[in-house]
Amino acid sequence: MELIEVSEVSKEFLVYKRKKGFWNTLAGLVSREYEVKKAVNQVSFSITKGEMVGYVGPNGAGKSTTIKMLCGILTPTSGQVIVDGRLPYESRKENALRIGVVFGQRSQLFWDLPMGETFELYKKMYKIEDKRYKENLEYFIELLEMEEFLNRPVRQLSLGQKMRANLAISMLHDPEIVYLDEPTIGLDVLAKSRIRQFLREVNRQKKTTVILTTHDMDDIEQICDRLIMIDRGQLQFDGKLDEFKRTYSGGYMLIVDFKDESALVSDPRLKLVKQEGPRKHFSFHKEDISVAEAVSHITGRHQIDDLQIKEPDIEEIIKSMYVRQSNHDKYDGKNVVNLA
Ligand SMILES: Nc1ncnc2c1ncn2[C@@H]1O[C@H](COP(=O)(O)OP(=O)(O)OP(=O)(O)O)[C@@H](O)[C@H]1O
Repeated sequence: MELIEVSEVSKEFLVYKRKKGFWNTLAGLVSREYEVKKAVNQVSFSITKGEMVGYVGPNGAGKSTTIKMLCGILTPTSGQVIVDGRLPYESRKENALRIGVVFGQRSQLFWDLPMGETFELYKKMYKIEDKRYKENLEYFIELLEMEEFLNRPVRQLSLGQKMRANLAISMLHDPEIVYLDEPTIGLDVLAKSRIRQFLREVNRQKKTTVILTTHDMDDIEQICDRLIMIDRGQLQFDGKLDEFKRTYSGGYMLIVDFKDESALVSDPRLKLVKQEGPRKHFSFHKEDISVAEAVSHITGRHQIDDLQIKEPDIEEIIKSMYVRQSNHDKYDGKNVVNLA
């Protein structure tokens, strides 16, 4: 059985319709008009135990609303969400004991308490038995390198240290699923890499299911095997990361600095997409021509100064999809958010 099943789920909010102008504002104080905002629209997907899934989409796409329904904070307007055999919004307490949640912008820490005492507090809250608590704490302290700041009050910790502590707290009770919202936001490269490594390791050791919403595509590339993309409340893609790249990318990029600026490459599998003096950019698909063949085609026929290969970049693909969508919206004259 799937661990998470989301079937044709929609979530609508009633929002107050603001009108421009003084008299309209005044009239609004007496009788308010509302409109329906569809934050999530007929979304279906299922997730198996142990999967690491990136849940992405532009601002306002409906990611947080979906996660809140999975956590049981919100009830769907229609459709059904089943997490570990339960309706999360009907059994919030049981669900809470089986999940861990980290919001990059919000902390679960107490400002004046040292980290060590904060862990103790969560042990009591989650009623974690001594043995498991000790084992998990030792494991997380080592994996997240928290020893040096364990006795310092939270207000003295850096953003990266606080995020590591938040992650440890969310996993102290061995949750089946962790929901992470922007877990690496604002962190430096080293701190990001530590957190990504930690998540991969815990997933490997404990088979924890990870659902990650992020705008950082390196998070997705380095943590997730699967990508679910949502836009304006609707599912746009659900599949393996490789498949996503294959389907949407313009392929690999071969960037060559020719000695002779007028050099001509005749192979139709190498498509010239950009030229800057002696530097030419060719796109190609690995299915048509292998990287080795593409390189030897160039080097066997031309004198070159330099050559670089760029793999399909998920960030570029997603960025161009967002831009395409928003241009389409402008063209259609539609609002970015679907209104019922
Ligand atoms: N409680 C609410 N009342 C009214 N509208 C809401 C509410 N919560 C969310 N929305 C609207 O629903 C849409 C989806 O919001 P949601 O927070 O799920 O997006 P998101 O994908 O998480 O965006 P972001 O990346 O900016 O966090 C947005 O248009 C938002 O304004």
